[in-house]
Amino acid sequence: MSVATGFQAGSYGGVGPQPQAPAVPGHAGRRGETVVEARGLTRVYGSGEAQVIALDEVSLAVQRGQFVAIMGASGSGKSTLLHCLAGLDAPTQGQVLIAGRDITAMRDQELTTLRRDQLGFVFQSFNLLPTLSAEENILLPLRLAHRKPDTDWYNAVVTVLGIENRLEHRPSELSGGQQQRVAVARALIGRPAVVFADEPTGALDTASSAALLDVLAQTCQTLGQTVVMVTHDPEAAATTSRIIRLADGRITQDQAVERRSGAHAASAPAPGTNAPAAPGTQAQAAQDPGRQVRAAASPGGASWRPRHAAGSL
Ligand SMILES: Nc1ncnc2c1ncn2[C@@H]1O[C@H](COP(=O)(O)OP(=O)(O)OP(=O)(O)O)[C@@H](O)[C@H]1O
Repeated sequence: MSVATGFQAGSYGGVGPQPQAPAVPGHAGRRGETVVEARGLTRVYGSGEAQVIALDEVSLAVQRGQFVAIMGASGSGKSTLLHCLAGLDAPTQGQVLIAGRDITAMRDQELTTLRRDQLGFVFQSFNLLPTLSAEENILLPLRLAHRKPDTDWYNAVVTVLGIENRLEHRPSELSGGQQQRVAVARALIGRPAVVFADEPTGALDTASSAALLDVLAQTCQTLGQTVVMVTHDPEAAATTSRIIRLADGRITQDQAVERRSGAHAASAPAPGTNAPAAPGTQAQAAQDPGRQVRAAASPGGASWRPRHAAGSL
């Protein structure tokens, strides 16, 4: 899919110029296709009296371009679900498919390669290498995979994240919010099928959290990225396009989030999910939460051009 969008970051709080109009040639895949699927996912820890059913036959499907929040009380199974979806933990029963490939049937080496090439990760702790610049941190996964960076994609990512003028800085010279945006850029740089984020705003102040969530939402809307995020924070979840709630290892609610003039409305469940949802609203809201992104092929999109020579790095 070739995307050329006008771009207007609603609550952008970054240092430097506001991101503008990234054009993303050749972004793989179509918006709306299923990129993550869980089928009857069960994860049991321990045995006998110590047995815990952390996940209990969870089924769901996440479509390309969705920004999904996984919520629920402590111990409800959020992290277990994220880890199973991301191939970091093996379910006791059931299947996980990433871009149509069953990762639960993969050998370790194949799974490691898939995680490296198809998945991005963002954690509460930024996990940046202190001796490398922001740019070197962002490009590190590609270097390790012996892949050449795609300059247009690199430019689009750093522009959306608003870190174009911090690329030469080391992590210690960046704010927490900027460091986390570098970590998000690193997660996005390999054009993963999906980014898994575990409490990505947990170490950030309120303003930095809002800015980071805003750019995560923008990456989904303007770059067609898919993000699945565990969060305790209802405000964070409200920035997403879909909220999945867990209780005792089961999905109890799965709602699309529609944002119109600052208001949110719940809607129907996404396809492939074994959960109830509020009736009477529109499923397509999961595809497009209607944030401040102007239509494709706007004059702003056409005028944007690469400014960084990542290919030469
Ligand atoms: N390695 C493990 N061994 C035994 N039990 C575990 C293990 N990991 C998780 N559990 C149990 O599985 C259940 C789900 O845990 P999980 O960490 O997925 O919940 P969570 O919703 O992410 O919680 P929190 O919000 O506190 O991080 C809990 O009862 C937890 O105690």
